[in-house]
Amino acid sequence: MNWLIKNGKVFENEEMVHKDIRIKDGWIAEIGDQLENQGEKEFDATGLLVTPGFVDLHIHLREPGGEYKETIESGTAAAAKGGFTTVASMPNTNPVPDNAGQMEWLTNRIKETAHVKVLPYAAITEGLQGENLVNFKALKEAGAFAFTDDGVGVQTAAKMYEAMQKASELDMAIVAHCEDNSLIYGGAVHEGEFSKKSGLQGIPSICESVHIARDVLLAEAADCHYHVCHISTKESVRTVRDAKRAGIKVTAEVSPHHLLLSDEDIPNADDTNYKMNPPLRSKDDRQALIEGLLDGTIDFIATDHAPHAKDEKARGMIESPFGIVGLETAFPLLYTHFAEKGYCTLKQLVDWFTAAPSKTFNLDCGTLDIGKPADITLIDLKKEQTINPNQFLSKGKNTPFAGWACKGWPAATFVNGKLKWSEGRDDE
Ligand SMILES: NC(=O)N[C@@H](CC(=O)O)C(=O)O
Ligand SMILES: [Zn+2]
Ligand SMILES: [Zn+2]
Repeated sequence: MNWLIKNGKVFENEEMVHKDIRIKDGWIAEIGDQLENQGEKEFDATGLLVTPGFVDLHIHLREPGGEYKETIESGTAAAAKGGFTTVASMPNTNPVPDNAGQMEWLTNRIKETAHVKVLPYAAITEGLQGENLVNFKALKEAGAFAFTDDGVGVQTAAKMYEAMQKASELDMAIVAHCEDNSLIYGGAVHEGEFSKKSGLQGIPSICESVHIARDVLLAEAADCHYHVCHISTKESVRTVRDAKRAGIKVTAEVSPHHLLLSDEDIPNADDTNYKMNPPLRSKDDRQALIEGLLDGTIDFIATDHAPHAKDEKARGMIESPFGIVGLETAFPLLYTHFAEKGYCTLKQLVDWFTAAPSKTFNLDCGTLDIGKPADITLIDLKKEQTINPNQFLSKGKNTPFAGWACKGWPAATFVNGKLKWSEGRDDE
């Protein structure tokens, strides 16, 4: 079916103008004023903002092995509802996509069950164990998007260096969860105000930043695109900024919760919806992340959507797993509690969800242009609604943002010209 999206507002440079968009055979065929219907089904976008489909390059889909937490089907339904048309799935599944056979299984499963485009990450080391490097070439050929051991840091410099050299030869990126195991100290929260107050063991900032400092030097030596996952500390931001200035090919992402919360927002030592890795850091760290995003040190926003089952998150701050969900709340939260509060413009926010991740990884998405795949998100900037985890399509309900009032809810999501989700049709 071909669509004509009528009368939505699109960004033309810095300005918002009314345009119609004609979708033909899955592609954007025309963008113009009052386009004539040529037999398409019309979508009335009056009052809605029309943007490129959102891109989230850091999510956990849990399949295979963790289907009780999330599946490719449920996670991508949540993605579509959140306005995302392209997501990248992390490899901390069971089994891990660390060989071509497993990657082929994964790409097939994605083809069969995903509601949006999924770019699968392959592991850097077998079983994410940090010992034996994967076959980079075979995994690239089997469909890997990039390489990461997300969930754990690559502990030794030598392994990371070798991985970067191999990835660089193939023109692929190394995407890093930066965490030095010798500096975790069994912590559950950031080492700072809240750890002092609660008596909980803290994870110091250096646990993350020393890995980044090590890795930017390795990336320079290996001439590799090195991407930092979920950056969280001021020292990390400074290190990435300095490395960029030195011409090193380093990029970074930040997650919505690190932009919106600090450890002082944790209500009590039992609320595990505030437990994630990296942990919520200090107010100063949060401020540094905001500055880093605004000055281009941090390239884009990624949710680190990490669903866990209710009983797992009921095990208390020390025993419960790290992670919170993010796909269905990221844009409304940041529109309402970040852009509208004056930290950035709407245009900047949309770019960090679309063109910026696309540009960082050379993807064929993230812009509304004639001849591009019709991956399009429609947003209702005025509609106000309170976050209610029971309404999530994700199996994960673990969010610290329940009850937050937000505007800017996605109203419809098109992937390759097909309507994958629209308001009032959750079961599409
Ligand atoms: N971020 C998290 O707190 N958890 C992630 C792992 C990760 O992203 O490192 C998970 O897989 O649950
Ligand atoms: Zn991680
Ligand atoms: Zn992650």
